[in-house]
Amino acid sequence: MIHIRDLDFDYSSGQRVFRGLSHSFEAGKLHVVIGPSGCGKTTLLYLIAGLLSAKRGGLLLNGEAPQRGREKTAVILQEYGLFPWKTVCENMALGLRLRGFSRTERAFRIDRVLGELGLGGKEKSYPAKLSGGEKQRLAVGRSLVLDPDLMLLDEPFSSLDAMTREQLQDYLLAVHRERAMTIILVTHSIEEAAYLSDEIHVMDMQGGITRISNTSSRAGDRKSGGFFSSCVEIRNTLESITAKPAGGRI
Ligand SMILES: Nc1ncnc2c1ncn2[C@@H]1O[C@H](COP(=O)(O)OP(=O)(O)OP(=O)(O)O)[C@@H](O)[C@H]1O
Repeated sequence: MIHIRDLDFDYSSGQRVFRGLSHSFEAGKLHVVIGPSGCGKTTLLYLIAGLLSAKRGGLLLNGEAPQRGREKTAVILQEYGLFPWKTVCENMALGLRLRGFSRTERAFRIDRVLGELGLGGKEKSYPAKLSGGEKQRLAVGRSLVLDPDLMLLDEPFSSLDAMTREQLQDYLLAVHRERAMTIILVTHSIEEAAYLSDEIHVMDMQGGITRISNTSSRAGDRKSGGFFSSCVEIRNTLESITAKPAGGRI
């Protein structure tokens, strides 16, 4: 469980992002964060990852302050963060090597995840020879081999074509079903939020968050009336928060 209490955050430039933010993310669920450009979605992910620290107030991850480089937190950014001079297999092995896993354990974990993500047969390929979707799967795979309990994804599918994006959304749902893991994904897509989420967190330009429990949409169904109702509910919430004057930011 992630608990945020009365949190203030400004960048050193003086850019104010959060004032008195209190919110929570329940463990084991797939959370989607959506909101207008510049409202603070990426900043929130970085605070949870321990890459930024609050100026005031608290953020607790399973009761502890987030640590930069926490072993069980996987952060996947838009630009993938792959090493171009290493093969698929070597990219996946790197984190395991750093943590001292034996060759046998590395091979076991990598094999499992390659299969899970449909990358079997690509072990010896270099990132430059992979499609955008394969690179993104490799980025996810590199985190999965470490068996994280928290996965943070910043617009992971935004640069992919529609069908590849849908395929990767399905991979992510399968991964979430398979493993006891909390996922927090930032997106600009209403449909992605409705399709993937257990809970949607709509962020406004004052740094406030409105929570929507996604009860009408069944994960994995893009054609149901429930999916359509969820899209409408998210859209209405986004419209109502963008109608508010952005008075909180300086
Ligand atoms: N390193 C930084 N230094 C100063 N200001 C920053 C920095 N990074 C982001 N900001 C500002 O902080 C605010 C929140 O930025 P953030 O990237 O978290 O928004 P976002 O909701 O993720 O935006 P987008 O949807 O466009 O990616 C914005 O006003 C942005 O310009």
